[in-house]
Amino acid sequence: MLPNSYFDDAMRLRLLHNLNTQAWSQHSLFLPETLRADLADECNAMQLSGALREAGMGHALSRITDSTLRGDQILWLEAGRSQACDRYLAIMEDLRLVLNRHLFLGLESFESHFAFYAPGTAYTVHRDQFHDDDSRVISVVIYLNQDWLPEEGGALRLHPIDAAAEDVVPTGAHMVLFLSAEMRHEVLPSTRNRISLAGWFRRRPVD
Ligand SMILES: O=C(O)CCC(=O)C(=O)O
Ligand SMILES: [Fe+2]
Repeated sequence: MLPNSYFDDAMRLRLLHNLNTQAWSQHSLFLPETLRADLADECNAMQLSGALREAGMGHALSRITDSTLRGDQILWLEAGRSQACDRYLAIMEDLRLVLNRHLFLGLESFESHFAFYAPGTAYTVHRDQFHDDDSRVISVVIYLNQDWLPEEGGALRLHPIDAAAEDVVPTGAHMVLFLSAEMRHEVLPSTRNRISLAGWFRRRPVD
């Protein structure tokens, strides 16, 4: 284990094994409850104040917004916006070091945003790597929802290349990560607000 790393040996081994064998991994209770609650409060406050923006698809000149294909509202994070966000970014930095040390991925940077899906909104099947930019290598999503019930919907449906689809329930403090280039996935509609932090480790720094 790295000195003072957020990742103990058991979590690190499971994460690396799952990524290697199935291109994705999920971990329940990944965040302490206090941090989940602080991040959820921040996301909800930003949503109420109108600070979130309709999310787009694609990149640069090919970027489009179409809420029937992608319905979330987002806010990109910057270091220093709050103690809770900085704590989250520090944990993601630990994760970057684990991935580089063990999988030799050469990840250089991380970008992430809050996401808010209102009831009935969804994100249709996609991959997270852009056609004209292969710098996103690993996608990581952490759910901030309190007391989510599976019957409320909103699952992340993963479509592995050579295995059956898998649904991840967006339970609070749950973390899922997968290979950005390979894993097709979608967000199913839910019956209540669904909040998360979505992030990407990149091979090259953000410009
Ligand atoms: O919120 C999720 O479960 C996944 C979100 C997603 O696929 C994305 O933002 O690209
Ligand atoms: Fe995605």
